[in-house]
Amino acid sequence: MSDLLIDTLSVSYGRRKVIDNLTVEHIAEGKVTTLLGPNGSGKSTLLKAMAGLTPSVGKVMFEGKDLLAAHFSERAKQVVYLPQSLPASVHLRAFESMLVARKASDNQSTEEVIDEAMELLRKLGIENLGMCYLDQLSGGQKQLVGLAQALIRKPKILLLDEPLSALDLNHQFHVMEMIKQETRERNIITVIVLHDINIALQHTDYVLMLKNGHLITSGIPDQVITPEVLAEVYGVKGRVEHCSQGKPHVMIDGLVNAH
Ligand SMILES: Nc1ncnc2c1ncn2[C@@H]1O[C@H](COP(=O)(O)OP(=O)(O)OP(=O)(O)O)[C@@H](O)[C@H]1O
Repeated sequence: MSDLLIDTLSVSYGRRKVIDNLTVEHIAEGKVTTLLGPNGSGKSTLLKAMAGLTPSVGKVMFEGKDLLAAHFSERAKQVVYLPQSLPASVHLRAFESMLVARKASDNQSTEEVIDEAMELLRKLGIENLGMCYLDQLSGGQKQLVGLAQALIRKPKILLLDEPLSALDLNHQFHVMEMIKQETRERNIITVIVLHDINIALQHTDYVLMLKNGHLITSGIPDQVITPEVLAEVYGVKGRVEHCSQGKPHVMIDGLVNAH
């Protein structure tokens, strides 16, 4: 088993502690773990700290080693972080940008990488975008190419910060199913920041609920996402209903402190 352990991790910006002594005992491989929490609760900061992209105190243990103590180049072979902001609008074709992303991380032959890039574009349903320039793509198309760039690097730990934010309903569903499938097939650790609690309920395996830099609760989505937790973390009056197919769905009726 190569689960991930976050051990007493803290991150501060100046004198302000944004992640406060946070421990997560295991983030499982082959599963999609969602990081949920209100705006400003520290989700992006936590992902960046796990990728070693922002200074932190504490450990992130993987395969018996502290990832944060590893050299940047070693860590970059294992961990890929896809930021919230869309990929830079460089004048490079989407397909070329994938080859560059992959070539930066290993020396596989160009033919093999080309085959893998084609396959990933096909799985994402964007083969038609391969020859398009990044700076001519829409926001959602750029987001899909960003995901293709992340996946082609074959990380053992995939950290995705709001990868659905620019996607339509069809692509949100398709991408979540693909992320789940790739996570299972590659047996990797995927941690994904989401705001849509229903997507977390329906598509992901485990939830970490953050508030003010603290882990409030964690577990299987339909055990963690309860009216009590929704009130405590988001300040909303929520109900968990089950549809005719038995799937849970959150409905929000109002705000806890509404007058
Ligand atoms: N570079 C920075 N310098 C100073 N403060 C920062 C910086 N980045 C984030 N913060 C602050 O840290 C806190 C956590 O921010 P973070 O982006 O991690 O939250 P988040 O949970 O991802 O929020 P959102 O859901 O709105 O994206 C916020 O109060 C934010 O203002």
